[in-house]
Amino acid sequence: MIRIMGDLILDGRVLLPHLALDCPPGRWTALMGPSGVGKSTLGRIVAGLPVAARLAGTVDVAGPVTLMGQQDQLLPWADALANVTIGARLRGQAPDRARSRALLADLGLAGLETRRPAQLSGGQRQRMALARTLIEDRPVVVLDEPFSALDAATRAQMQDLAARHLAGRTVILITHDPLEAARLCHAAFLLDARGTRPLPLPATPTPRALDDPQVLAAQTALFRSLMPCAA
Ligand SMILES: Nc1ncnc2c1ncn2[C@@H]1O[C@H](COP(=O)(O)OP(=O)(O)OP(=O)(O)O)[C@@H](O)[C@H]1O
Repeated sequence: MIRIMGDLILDGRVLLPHLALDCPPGRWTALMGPSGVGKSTLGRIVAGLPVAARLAGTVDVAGPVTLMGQQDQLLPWADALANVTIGARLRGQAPDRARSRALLADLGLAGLETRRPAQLSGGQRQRMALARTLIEDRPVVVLDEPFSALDAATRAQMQDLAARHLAGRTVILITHDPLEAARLCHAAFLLDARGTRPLPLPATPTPRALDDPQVLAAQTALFRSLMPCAA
């Protein structure tokens, strides 16, 4: 469970008023809204990372968190195996190379374990970053626009991989993509200067098919809600 209550304040100005976000355990919740409104900031607060803003309120998170961002933040001088196991090595623990290899293979990167990030495509780097997120095996995961830089086909493939590997985790997905939210999430919130508003999503199991009529209808409804003139 993740619960965020209060006002998000930056430089004395309220960015997000009256936050009332409940993200149920084992479910995926999308955070959507205009650029600069504070979505990534909230994600970082949930992950316990430093932010420029201040939350005048409370954040409750049940369990350790890992965050995957838009930039892959891979170490350029380290190979795939070393990048995936960086968390353990930073904590002074022995890296689980077998699990790392298995994850890389499951994400379609078998044979590329000794490649450095510059020797991989954008989609392969994001899969490497996903493997680094998954090996942490945390019950709570923040995905901050993790697939937004990818082409449409690779993005859909990454969505399926993430959904399969993170099924049953408590996930916050920060996204600008209505189709992504409609495919992957159980609940969605629109965050803007007026506050927090729930957005409708299908009640069917996830990940939902790209051509599922309910997904396409939800995509359109979400898109309309995100338009600046939406009521
Ligand atoms: N390190 C920082 N120092 C000062 N202000 C910052 C810093 N990082 C972000 N901000 C400001 O905080 C506000 C919220 O930023 P945040 O990245 O959370 O927005 P966002 O909703 O995720 O935007 P986007 O959808 O464009 O990624 C913005 O006004 C941004 O300019």
